[in-house]
Amino acid sequence: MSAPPSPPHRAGFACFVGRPNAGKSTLTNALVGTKVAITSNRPQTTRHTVRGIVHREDAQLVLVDTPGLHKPRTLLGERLNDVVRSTWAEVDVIGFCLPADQRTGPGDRYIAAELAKVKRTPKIAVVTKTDLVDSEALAEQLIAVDRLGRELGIEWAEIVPVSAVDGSQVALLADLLAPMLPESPPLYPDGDLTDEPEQVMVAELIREAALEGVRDELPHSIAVVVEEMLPREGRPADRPLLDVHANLYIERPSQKGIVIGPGGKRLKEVGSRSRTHIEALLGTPVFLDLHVKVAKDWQRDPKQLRRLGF
Ligand SMILES: Nc1nc2c(ncn2[C@@H]2O[C@H](COP(=O)(O)OP(=O)(O)OP(=O)(O)O)[C@@H](O)[C@H]2O)c(=O)[nH]1
Repeated sequence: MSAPPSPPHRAGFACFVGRPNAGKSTLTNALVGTKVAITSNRPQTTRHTVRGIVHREDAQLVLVDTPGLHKPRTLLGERLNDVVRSTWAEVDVIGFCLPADQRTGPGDRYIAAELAKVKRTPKIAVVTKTDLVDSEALAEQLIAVDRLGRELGIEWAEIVPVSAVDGSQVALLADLLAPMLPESPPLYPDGDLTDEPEQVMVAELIREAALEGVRDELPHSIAVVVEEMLPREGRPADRPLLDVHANLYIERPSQKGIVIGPGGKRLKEVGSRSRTHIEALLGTPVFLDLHVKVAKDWQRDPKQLRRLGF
């Protein structure tokens, strides 16, 4: 008797959505595990940052990032929402993350209502942080999520409780996502890294550090462009140093104070925090040269937006 044919290889894209703090990043890291193949991508159709790639025998799951969905007030706000919607239409499956330890609220409902408009893409509801609640509270949350789907006309392909912290059901989630991808050979080589995407990742790490604690004051008013990344010349082979030059753009001179802080204290912290992350990402010591520049009304100017990658 011959061996049964092995199932076809599958590969495709998924994104996690959910309100801030829903646990999307932590879940992504838990799924990707130690095999972090950070790359950003401009292949195929997507302009979206690749957060991580799950390489399996039977499937390759590419987790892409979307900016948060916001009530648009500026051109950038609109563009970002367009990016979100086009991502949702392009990916093979969407995971809607809702924390187990918080009641579903208006923030979840707003995202869910937008999700409901994207008919074709299958949606999985992921109830995150299950380690924080007892089984009774978890059961209630699962029922609430099911109800939310019904009310808004979303048919959840699955409702999966997970904990990224204790790892419970993370493998199950991957098992559920894999068969939802189309038949395809792997889209990325295992562990691929290229230059340009590294710069995008580095810019994103700086932006995240710069936004920390001032997200409310500067919701979308920060953009980061990495101008150059070069190995420092004349260093001994065992003590390399990478010079990273980046500009942090803000919209108005008045925002400078917020970003830089008294006596430059905050900018220093942003620099050292993002440097730690960049070093972890690239595996090399880094010298980070960070400048704050005002790109006047860049959110409203299509030319500037393009330059900044939107
Ligand atoms: N106990 C517990 N905490 C978790 C779990 N997943 C995430 N967290 C915590 O919840 C907080 C938010 O998690 P993130 O993964 O950053 O959430 P996010 O949805 O990516 O947040 P944004 O980037 O703001 O959109 C962090 O403090 C995490 O440590 C989990 O499974 N269990």
